[in-house]
Amino acid sequence: MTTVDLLAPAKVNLCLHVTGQRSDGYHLLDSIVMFADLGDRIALAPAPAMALTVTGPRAAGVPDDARNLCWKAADRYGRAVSITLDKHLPAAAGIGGGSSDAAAVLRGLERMTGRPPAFDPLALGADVPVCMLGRAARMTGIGEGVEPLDLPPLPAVLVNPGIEVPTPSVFRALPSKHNPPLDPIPEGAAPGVLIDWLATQRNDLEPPARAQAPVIGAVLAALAPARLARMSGSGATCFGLCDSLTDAQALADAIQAAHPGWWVAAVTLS
Ligand SMILES: C[C@@](CO)(OP(=O)(O)O)[C@H](O)COP(=O)(O)OP(=O)(O)OC[C@H]1O[C@@H](n2ccc(N)nc2=O)[C@H](O)[C@@H]1O
Ligand SMILES: Nc1ncnc2c1ncn2[C@@H]1O[C@H](COP(=O)(O)OP(=O)(O)O)[C@@H](O)[C@H]1O
Repeated sequence: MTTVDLLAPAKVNLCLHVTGQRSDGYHLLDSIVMFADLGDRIALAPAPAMALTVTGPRAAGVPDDARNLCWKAADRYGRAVSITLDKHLPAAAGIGGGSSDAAAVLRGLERMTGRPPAFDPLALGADVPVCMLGRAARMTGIGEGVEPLDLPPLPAVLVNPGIEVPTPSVFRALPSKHNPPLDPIPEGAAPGVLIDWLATQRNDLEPPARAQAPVIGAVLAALAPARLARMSGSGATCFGLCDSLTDAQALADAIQAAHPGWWVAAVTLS
């Protein structure tokens, strides 16, 4: 076994329709997911026993024991390993930090051993299968349906106001659990066409998340100069899609200057 380093990219739900609910309470989703060129960094090294060190600017409050999804992923895979998680993404933020970390650990272990996981990654969390793919995809079912999509790279600004929004309470507060699925997706279209189409789709979790964290309204207002501003996942992180990375960086700089306490990043989604 050799040592491996991986990026665990931020996951962004460009739209997210809740189309039903299973008898076990999990919700059926129809969502377009893309990944940023920014995320947590994970280093894996062979070790006689499981070990986890959490470092980086967003390490505060992230568990560094068996509660961490990185640890759970390696444990489930059945391989003791030393993990360094360099945390850059805000936690409980709707950008899949924990899920992307878990998926990166599984991909890293597969690279180290040549053996894919012998269990269903969905068992670690509904977002883990799409994070295993790590590129633009349509996510269906509770997260087990993952179908790659041909979408253009999109410059974007990500903004998190520093409020943790717990996913279960947002799902619980949904007024309707049976909403229409996505309209036919314009695969292969130019960015402008995709953005115009996204403007006609929804994130059904946005109204209940805004009711619990009204600051999400202020984040969307700050992102208003973008071509389209929406919330990702169950919040509170929002994204604004821009025409260029230069535009995205300028908007990110302006938002950061006005809100020094917010987490702001200019990225490219793909
Ligand atoms: C909402 C989404 C959209 O991509 O993203 P986040 O806001 O978490 O980033 C995901 O479906 C979250 O995925 P993940 O965070 O892995 O979920 P899990 O750990 O499996 O579930 C956390 C809780 O969310 C609810 N849940 C999650 C997924 C789903 N399809 N239906 C649900 O009802 C359940 O209450 C569950 O107990
Ligand atoms: N590797 C990890 N990174 C961040 N949070 C983690 C991790 N492992 C477990 N957690 C726990 O999972 C919770 C949800 O975090 P996260 O996966 O970032 O949220 P979300 O699903 O909203 O994107 C956090 O409150 C944290 O306690």
